[in-house]
Amino acid sequence: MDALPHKPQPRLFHAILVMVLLLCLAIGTLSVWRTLVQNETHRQQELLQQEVEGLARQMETRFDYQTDAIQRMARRWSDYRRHPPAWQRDADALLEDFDNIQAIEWLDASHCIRWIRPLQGNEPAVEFQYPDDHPNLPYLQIARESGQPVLSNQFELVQGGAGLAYQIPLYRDAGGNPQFDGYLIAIFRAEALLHSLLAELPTAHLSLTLEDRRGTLFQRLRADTHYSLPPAQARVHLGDSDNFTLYSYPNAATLHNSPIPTITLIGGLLASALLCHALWLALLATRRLEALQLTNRTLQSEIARRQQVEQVLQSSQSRLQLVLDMTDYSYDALFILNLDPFEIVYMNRTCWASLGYSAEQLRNLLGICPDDVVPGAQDWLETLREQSRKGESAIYQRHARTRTGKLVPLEISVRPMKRLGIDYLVCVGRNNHQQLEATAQLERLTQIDGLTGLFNRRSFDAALAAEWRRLQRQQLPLGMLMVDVDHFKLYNDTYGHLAGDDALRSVSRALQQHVGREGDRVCRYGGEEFAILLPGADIAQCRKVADLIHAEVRQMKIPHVVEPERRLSISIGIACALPGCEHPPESLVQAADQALYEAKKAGRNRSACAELVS
Ligand SMILES: Nc1nc2c(ncn2[C@@H]2O[C@H](COP(=O)(O)OP(=O)(O)OP(=O)(O)O)[C@@H](O)[C@H]2O)c(=O)[nH]1
Repeated sequence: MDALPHKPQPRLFHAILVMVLLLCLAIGTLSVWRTLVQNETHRQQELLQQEVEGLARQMETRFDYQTDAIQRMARRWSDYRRHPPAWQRDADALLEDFDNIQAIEWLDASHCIRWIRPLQGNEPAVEFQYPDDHPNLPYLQIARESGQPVLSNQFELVQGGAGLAYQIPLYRDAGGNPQFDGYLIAIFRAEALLHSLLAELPTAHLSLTLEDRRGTLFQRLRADTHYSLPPAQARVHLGDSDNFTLYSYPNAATLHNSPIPTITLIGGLLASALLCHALWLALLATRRLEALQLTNRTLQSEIARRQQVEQVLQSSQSRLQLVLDMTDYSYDALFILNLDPFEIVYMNRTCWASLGYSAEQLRNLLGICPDDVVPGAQDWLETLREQSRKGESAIYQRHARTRTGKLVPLEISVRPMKRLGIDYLVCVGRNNHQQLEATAQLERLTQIDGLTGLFNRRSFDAALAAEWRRLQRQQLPLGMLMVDVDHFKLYNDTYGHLAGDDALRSVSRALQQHVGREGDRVCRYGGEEFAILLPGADIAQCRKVADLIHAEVRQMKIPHVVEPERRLSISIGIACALPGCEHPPESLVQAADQALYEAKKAGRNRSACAELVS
């Protein structure tokens, strides 16, 4: 598996970047500082060089001034030869002016010192004969051959110490021809010469050495001399000799430490540090800005997403509100229950308006005493909890009490529903008063005979079975009368079928006149036959009722062609039984039917009793 590409940490990367920049700036600043220092040193060396060269020129000028005086004496040599005291006077005067001259002497052509001034201090040189290896001999040779003054290198004086000899060839006038007559030599003490040359010149700040080919003539070095730096040097032409070199070594006085490089260095380093710090802050600010922008973008997208969700939510809410508003127009009472704990989550307008309450009133009432609104509500709620546990739908027939106290029948359809882990019951209640009425009416119609308005045969059968069971439990008798209109076929045939119907309705009314106790039931058994159930009536009571019915029919005086009374009459079969398991209910009917048969057989318009069913 390939390694994921490494993305450098921005903070570390920026830190390295800033450090590299800081390093580069520091190096650049140091480079500039070094260049400035070098330039400054170079400039100071140039200044030192100019100063040394100026000094060399001044030395040359001063030396020339002194040697000019000596040369003037040389030009008067012939006079001096004739009058030596003049030489002595002039020499002493010159020596008085130039105290750096050790001696002025005449060296004859055989290289013997003949005259010398002053004598004091130069005693060893009086009558001194130059040896053949004297170092000045080559210079003397050059001076003689060139006829020009020559300055020697330094040499060891017989008087002691080092000296320089300024040697001028002398010529004596001999009858118009100049004749070589030795040398006029001015012996300079090297150190005194340099001191006199440098006197009154601003050289105290300089570290100086003057050298010729034989070594150092003069040296004055300050303690703060920088020997590591190359010295400024200048050739010093003393007379015609260019053997002298003046060196000036840099020292603290000549190396003026300019503050500019240091200021530049410190300023540059500070500026670099500040620049890098500012860059670092800018990078941090950029990173923070990027982070802020990222956060902002995230927030924007989150806001957009939430707005979308909100729009969807609003749309859903408006749709939900539409649905809820629609439910307010429903004739059905819609409500949603949460049973644990009991709470009416929602109910539409029909719920409270149909009962005459406001929504708040109904909620409060249901919260305080639900049984006042829905009788038996507590028990019903237990039933609903059980239903909810099973997750089954069900339809209940309940009643709700209106504000005026009227009970309203409700058919309530209940369906469990689970949302977000919570069990709800969605209920739709409908006032089914009319439906119940219609059903009851239908039920009645199925039990009522259409012609007479009495219960029909089907109703009779049901009532017989029910009363049989009830009276069996109560151990009470059940009486029955089977009534049949006499010669009704003849009646129809005589008066018409419609008149027959009227007659049947009249007989029905007569039957009902005397059968009014609770549980008594008068039924049209079929055609012109009627059956009367008399729960709790014994045979005597049945007979009494039968007699009353006979009297009522007779009193109606419905005309009939049958002799002898020429009125419509009825026959009644009476039976009575104590219901028990050994006989079915039909046995009572059979007994009554048998009794009726007996009454017909006996001549009609009478009653007959069947044997009691044991
Ligand atoms: N008008 C009318 N006649 C009916 C109705 N139901 C049955 N009948 C008639 O009732 C008559 C019954 O006659 P039968 O069974 O022979 O008996 P009866 O003529 O009454 O003679 P007995 O019972 O022996 O006295 C028939 O002619 C039927 O048509 C009815 O609803 N309306």
